[in-house]
Amino acid sequence: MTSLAVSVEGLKKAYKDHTVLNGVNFQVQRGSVFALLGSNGAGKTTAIKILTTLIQADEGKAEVCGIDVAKSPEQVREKISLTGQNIAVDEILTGRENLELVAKLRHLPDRKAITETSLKQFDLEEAGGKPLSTYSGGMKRRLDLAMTMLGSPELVFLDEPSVGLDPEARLALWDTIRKMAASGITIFLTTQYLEEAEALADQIAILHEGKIIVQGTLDELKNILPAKKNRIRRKTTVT
Ligand SMILES: Nc1ncnc2c1ncn2[C@@H]1O[C@H](COP(=O)(O)OP(=O)(O)OP(=O)(O)O)[C@@H](O)[C@H]1O
Repeated sequence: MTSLAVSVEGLKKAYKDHTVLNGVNFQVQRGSVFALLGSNGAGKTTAIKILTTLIQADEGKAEVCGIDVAKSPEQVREKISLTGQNIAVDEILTGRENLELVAKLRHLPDRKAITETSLKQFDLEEAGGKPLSTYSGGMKRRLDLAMTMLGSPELVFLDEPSVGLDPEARLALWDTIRKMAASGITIFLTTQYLEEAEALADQIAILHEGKIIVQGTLDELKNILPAKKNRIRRKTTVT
């Protein structure tokens, strides 16, 4: 088994004549938290869509858990889970019902037991019986993550997980993501905020003008790109 959860080489993607990814290379180690950092429209979601088999790259090679995403998309889908920018929960159902529904769709055994464990893990035990229309944004996002984790994926993609959350809910979400990471799962997240990457990630890659301009730990990034890092920090103050 390869030690890499993701390997990307020479990835290119254009929408008509708009080139978004122009030869992207990076690697993600299994069991790590990886942050793809980039400004609005940098191509983060496009990269995630390719890796999660929702769209195809024009050129280059991408492997997830050692499997080629273009050649064997079904096999890749069995290994991964994705939480998009829009929270994918049903407002009419309760938290518990949402989880049970996802467990059913994924053909998981012992659905009731799995649902209860999940509610507990994501600190939603009390709220589990209430309809989602009564949940805060942070609670909905936690439920979204709980749904993502059902079925024990090897690799979880979180596309800008803290979008739309207030600072307090964002900190709570970071704690939840840290707990997910502590379980040994690989987490691939995208963010516009250096603070978020700094708070969560073992490795950070910066996507800029279609390429990864640098990849490393936060300390490595500070050494390599002090001026650029400061610029990014100013631009990405969390509001
Ligand atoms: N289906 C599409 N057709 C045409 N252009 C697209 C399509 N999807 C994305 N784009 C464009 O490609 C560029 C990259 O978009 P993408 O969503 O990947 O960026 P992002 O880094 O995730 O941005 P954000 O942080 O705003 O979500 C943007 O200019 C966007 O408008």
